[in-house]
Amino acid sequence: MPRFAANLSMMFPESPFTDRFACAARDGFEAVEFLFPYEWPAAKLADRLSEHGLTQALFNLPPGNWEWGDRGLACRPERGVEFRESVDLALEYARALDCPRLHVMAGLVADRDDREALHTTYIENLRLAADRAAAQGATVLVEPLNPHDMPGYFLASVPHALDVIAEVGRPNLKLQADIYHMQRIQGELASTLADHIDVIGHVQIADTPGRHEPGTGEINYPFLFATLDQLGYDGWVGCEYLPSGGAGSASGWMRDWRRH
Ligand SMILES: O=C(O)C(=O)[C@H](O)CO
Ligand SMILES: [Mg+2]
Repeated sequence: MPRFAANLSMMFPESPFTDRFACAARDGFEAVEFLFPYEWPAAKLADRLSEHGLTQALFNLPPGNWEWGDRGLACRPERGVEFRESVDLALEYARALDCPRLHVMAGLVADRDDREALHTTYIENLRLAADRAAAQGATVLVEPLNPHDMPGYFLASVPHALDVIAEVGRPNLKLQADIYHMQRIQGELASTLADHIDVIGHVQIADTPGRHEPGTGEINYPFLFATLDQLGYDGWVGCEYLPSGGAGSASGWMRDWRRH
């Protein structure tokens, strides 16, 4: 049975962020993940983890200026200094939270951009991030995001992510397999998990349409959880969804599913 981590950026929206650790523990989660921890002191978040006996499974590098439209920096040639600073800051938080996984967001591409230059920058930046992360035993992840939710995102398909991982050539660079995005990009869920289980370093889930909890849409999650078990996946499965309604909908499906 997969081990689930609560994504505190999306789950428990009725509670302030730093109270969501308690919500996750109350609902039976042993781990949490979130997008960006940087507006809170790392020590405060580390206290929340230990107070509730939780493991930090994953978080993201700083994405640049989200309000101004940045969605990551890694492919942007003109943002090199900021990217390197973002790696160091994320690694500092990772040490404080004892977190071994960091998602590096690629960034957006515009029509006028020189794609070749973005590609070269992306590869160099991922090598740098992976090498700095390796020094503290951490893994760096790349995640294809679907073009409906994230138009213009540089890394928009699983084959592109696999090519990048191969070209970067670092053992601690892995695929973040977000099943919700994979469904909206391409489908072929079980076969993609099976074909690439060796490079999958983290899994995330949500159903579609709506990006809500499993059981609310078209994805057969019981089948995919059994597939992950059969493949021997023993990492975390991040619950990165917006509960469809009310506090109970955040994790009620998980309790029901565990009873069977
Ligand atoms: O959107 C997602 O699925 C993610 O996991 C990213 O970390 C944030 O865009
Ligand atoms: Mg995701």
